[in-house]
Amino acid sequence: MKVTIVGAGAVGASCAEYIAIKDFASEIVLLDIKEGVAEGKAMDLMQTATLNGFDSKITGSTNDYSKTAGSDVVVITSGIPRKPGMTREELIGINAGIVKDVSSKLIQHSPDTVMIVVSNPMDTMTYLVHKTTGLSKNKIIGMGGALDSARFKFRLSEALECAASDVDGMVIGGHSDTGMVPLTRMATRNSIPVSAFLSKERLEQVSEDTKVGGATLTKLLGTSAWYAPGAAVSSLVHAIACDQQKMFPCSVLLEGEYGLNDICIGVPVILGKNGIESIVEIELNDAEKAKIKESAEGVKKTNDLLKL
Ligand SMILES: NC(=O)c1ccc[n+]([C@@H]2O[C@H](COP(=O)([O-])OP(=O)(O)OC[C@H]3O[C@@H](n4cnc5c(N)ncnc54)[C@H](O)[C@@H]3O)[C@@H](O)[C@H]2O)c1
Ligand SMILES: O=C(O)C[C@H](O)C(=O)O
Repeated sequence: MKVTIVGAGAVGASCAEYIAIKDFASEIVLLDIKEGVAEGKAMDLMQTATLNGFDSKITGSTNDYSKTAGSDVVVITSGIPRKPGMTREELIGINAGIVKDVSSKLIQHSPDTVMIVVSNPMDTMTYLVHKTTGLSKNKIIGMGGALDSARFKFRLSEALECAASDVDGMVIGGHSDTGMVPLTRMATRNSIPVSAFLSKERLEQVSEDTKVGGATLTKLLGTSAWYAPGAAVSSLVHAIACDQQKMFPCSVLLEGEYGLNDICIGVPVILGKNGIESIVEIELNDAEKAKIKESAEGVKKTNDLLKL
């Protein structure tokens, strides 16, 4: 199993570290445009191998895509992150050009790869990859919902004053400050609906805190987050590499599912060796359907800014 990560910045390096620690990939290639950075981070990570007990081989490359040849999974984290006060959508001007260029170079060397898009605005970047690479739709996956769901579960565990591992829940919709749809109605603590423990108002607060999870961290850090994003990406790569048939909300091309067409947005999917094995259509109530529709309208507005 060979995994390439383009962008050896905060998220790319964190993702490489988690993949290495999980020890399921034989080879991890980090590639960056900045001279020496990917090589340096790869060497630094390799020097943790004996400490962390992994056998994955990590190498770095400054913009030499021949080193990425034959990758089973590629991850795109190249691009600029937002600064406090910005939205993810404001990154489109710079990141669209980077994602288009990087994805086309990756495909030249790994035509059958599964591509995971992380760069923001992620749903629109995933749509751009669909429009420009010719990869089949099961092989293009946008990462956002896995991270947003992890943040949702964290916020729920805070509210419930319980261990995070007690909590289950999912966030669907666009990966944006206003477009996320945390499914509070379906969230549980050990199979008991969280509404049995938390008031409507407290659940509303959890939902709002989840939606601005990325913005909250950006304000604290001065740039966007990387540990949970890196861990979330590594979970998707793991599910594909080990054919786990595991469910995650991911941004995928919809063709009628959830009443939506020609858009990439977060919905539950099953991940396995073919990338997206299937899209899971869950029964939403009227309020949830309205939220998804509104979220999709927001994503479409951003997609319209693409020069396709
Ligand atoms: N989808 C998500 O859930 C999620 C989560 C976190 C961050 N992000 C996004 O991921 C992106 C990266 O964030 P970060 O914090 O790692 O930023 P960063 O600045 O730390 O790293 C980005 C890296 O990309 C490299 N790069 C830029 N153009 C390149 C190119 N053409 N080819 C190869 N490498 C190139 C840069 O040199 C840099 O090292 C941002 O767009 C951010 O908004 C998305
Ligand atoms: O918030 C950001 O801009 C980065 C990322 O999308 C996140 O949710 O952490």
